[in-house]
Amino acid sequence: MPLVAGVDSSTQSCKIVVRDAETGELVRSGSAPHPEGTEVHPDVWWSALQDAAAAAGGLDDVAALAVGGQQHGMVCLEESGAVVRPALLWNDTRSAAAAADLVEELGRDVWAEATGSVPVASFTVTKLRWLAEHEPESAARTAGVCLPHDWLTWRLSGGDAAAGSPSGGVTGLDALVTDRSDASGTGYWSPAAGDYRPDLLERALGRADVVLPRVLGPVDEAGRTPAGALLAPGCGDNAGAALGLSAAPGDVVVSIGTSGVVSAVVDAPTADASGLVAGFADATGRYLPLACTLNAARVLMATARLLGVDVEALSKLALEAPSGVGGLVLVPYLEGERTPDRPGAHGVVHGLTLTTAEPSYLARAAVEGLLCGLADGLDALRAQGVPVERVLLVGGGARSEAVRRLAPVVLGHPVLVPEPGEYVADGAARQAAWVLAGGGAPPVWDVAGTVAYDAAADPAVRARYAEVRDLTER
Ligand SMILES: Nc1ncnc2c1ncn2[C@@H]1O[C@H](COP(=O)(O)OP(=O)(O)O)[C@@H](O)[C@H]1O
Ligand SMILES: O=C(CO)[C@@H](O)[C@H](O)COP(=O)(O)O
Repeated sequence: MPLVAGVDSSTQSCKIVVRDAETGELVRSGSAPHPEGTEVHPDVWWSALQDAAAAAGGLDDVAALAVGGQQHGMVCLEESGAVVRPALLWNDTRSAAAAADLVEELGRDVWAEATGSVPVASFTVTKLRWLAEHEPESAARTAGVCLPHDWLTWRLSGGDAAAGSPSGGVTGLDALVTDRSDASGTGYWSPAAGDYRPDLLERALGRADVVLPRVLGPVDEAGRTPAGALLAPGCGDNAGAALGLSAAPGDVVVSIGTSGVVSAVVDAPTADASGLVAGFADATGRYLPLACTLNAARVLMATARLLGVDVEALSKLALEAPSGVGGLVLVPYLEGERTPDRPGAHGVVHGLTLTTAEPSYLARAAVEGLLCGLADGLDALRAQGVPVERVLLVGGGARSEAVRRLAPVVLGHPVLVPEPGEYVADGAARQAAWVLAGGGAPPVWDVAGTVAYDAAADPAVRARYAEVRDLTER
């Protein structure tokens, strides 16, 4: 029984699972934190990966591994492989004006047609435009551009970012690889055509003569580690979660991590010119339309902090207040917002009265506000023709009982909550097992202990939220 490992290098931490390649049984796991901030040097991800691997008992005995990671982050590399500047993450909104310019220049329809998505500040293409405009010297030194999971896969294959180190030449920039799912979040790769769009790269950066990672198919080999383990292509974290959950058409995955994501695996590419749904690719050769908010689990953390409690107590408080919270609404745009595209927005609490000025009311307003943003995402997916049969709730925020119990009320659909786990890392491990075994489909692994939550929908919650949401600035 060979072992495989899956890595989730996410916004807040690096998580690793080691599983039996055939049965999927969890053998060991470990994690290590990432620092706060929306600008992070990739070396930090590398050392967190080492720490997480050590916490998981090491990776020496795994036959194959794959890296799933936070999407979109701009990693610029010099010719030598050295990192040009700290990476700008998906939740860094400094490129909002660049995004608006790029959309203005070509039009929403052209972007949607070309890449499946209308770029917002999260997308790599807008970060490259920002770099060209604000740090031309860094832009000029950039010889290659990749994403967080690409960079970690490259490091695992012996790619050495320490310029001038004796091992620096083991694998150069031309050894960079990525996969369809993460390439589809760059803004310069077409999921429908399966090709890069150098014209869009050039439009953003001012030149197209940079090395981009080779885009691998779902079961292509990405190389080997120096210890001999097979490397699978890896994937963006949302495609990883879909694979870890064995999501099939009809399943919608709602993930409440740092980001709030509503996504689904479908057979044909989407192109939503409204920009609400990003038309990404998945990790199995299909597609992954996705609506993503900047504000999710940390809204609960921030509200708990305001109330001087922890997230468990916040959950208990939220369940003490009535549905709709007497008109108290919390619009959770604490980091600006991406869906809807309001990068300059702030969070808003609206509807304070002597009755609603209660800790339990604020707690429930936070949970309802977070879920209303996701319900808007679910509607946007439906509008793209995505079938909604099962809704699966995952991510750190899905550990909250209040989130689980209020989700059906706000989403207007029952939810299934799989046993708390690391589904992105599981998806990466499953991909590694697939590449190891070969064949037309990933190995069948069970998803353990799913619990169903159902409750009557309360459409008034969303109606009141929509009134206040539309008072927020862009
Ligand atoms: N019981 C809980 N209730 C609410 N939030 C929780 C709970 N447990 C963990 N979280 C939150 O989940 C988040 C981490 O979720 P995760 O899916 O690992 O995020 P990411 O993948 O973006 O790093 C943290 O913000 C943490 O506070
Ligand atoms: O930007 C997106 C998807 O488009 C985010 O989903 C990031 O991929 C970060 O994910 P988490 O760290 O929240 O899992």
